Amino acid sequence: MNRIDQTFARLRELGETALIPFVTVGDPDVGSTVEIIKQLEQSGADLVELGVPYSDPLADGPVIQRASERALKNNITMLDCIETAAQARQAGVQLPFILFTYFNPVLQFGIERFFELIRTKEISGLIIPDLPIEEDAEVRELAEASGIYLIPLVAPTSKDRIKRIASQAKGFVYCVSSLGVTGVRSDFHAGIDEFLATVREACDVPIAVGFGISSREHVERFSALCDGVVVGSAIVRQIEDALPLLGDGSKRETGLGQIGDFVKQLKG
Ligand SMILES: O=P(O)(O)OC[C@@H](O)[C@@H](O)c1c[nH]c2ccccc12
Repeated sequence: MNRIDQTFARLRELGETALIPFVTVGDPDVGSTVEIIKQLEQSGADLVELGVPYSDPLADGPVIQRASERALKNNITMLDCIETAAQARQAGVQLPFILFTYFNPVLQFGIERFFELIRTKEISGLIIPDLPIEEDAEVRELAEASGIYLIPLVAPTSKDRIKRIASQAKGFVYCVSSLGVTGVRSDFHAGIDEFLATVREACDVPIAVGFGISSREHVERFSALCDGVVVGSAIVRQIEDALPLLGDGSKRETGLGQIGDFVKQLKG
């Protein structure tokens, strides 16, 4: 059974909502990312999205764009990102790893070669936000053959595509809470509750909501409607604020602790 299924089944038993952080791999470096993933797990994260930095992150707001720039400055490669999952598992992290990448880096790496690699490196799920269901046949086939869940995104504008997307979904469906790019926001799409209810209705798999979630109140608000919440920018911002500490050996634990405290209060 895929770790993603196991995790959602366990949380359903406990009546808990999955907390799914997103972090950019290599921000500020691979070693720090492994430490941060360990801290996320210790602080209550249930799954983790490992973002492959990309030079043209069209759906990302400024916080994640800056994280990508920092990681790319360190020449982080797709290989590094995939190895990070294996290193975190070797370090004892049990979380399901969801590799998050735009499609271009996969194309550049070579689709076949990409799946040959990730199938052996502890990756349980894959999110490619700019690969619509209408064009994902080859990737979907390779993912299924690799036992890796291709997790689709649906947005409030997805309307009549929701049923089709939901019917093929594995792992969970990622519901984008608002139009526009990632980033902390105080309000969500006007019809968000109806949208989530529609997706819930169409899905046999769990649903998680992301975009703009940054507080315990947000998590509670969506816990009634979803099985999981994704938090990216707010956590990446904590990493950004902790960079000076993460870069100073004697203060590294303090920096990791700061990130952990933020995540703990989200989990509640
Ligand atoms: O950053 P936010 O607003 O918390 O949203 C999650 C988001 O970061 C993460 O899931 C993500 C990062 N880049 C993306 C691009 C498209 C969709 C989703 C994403």
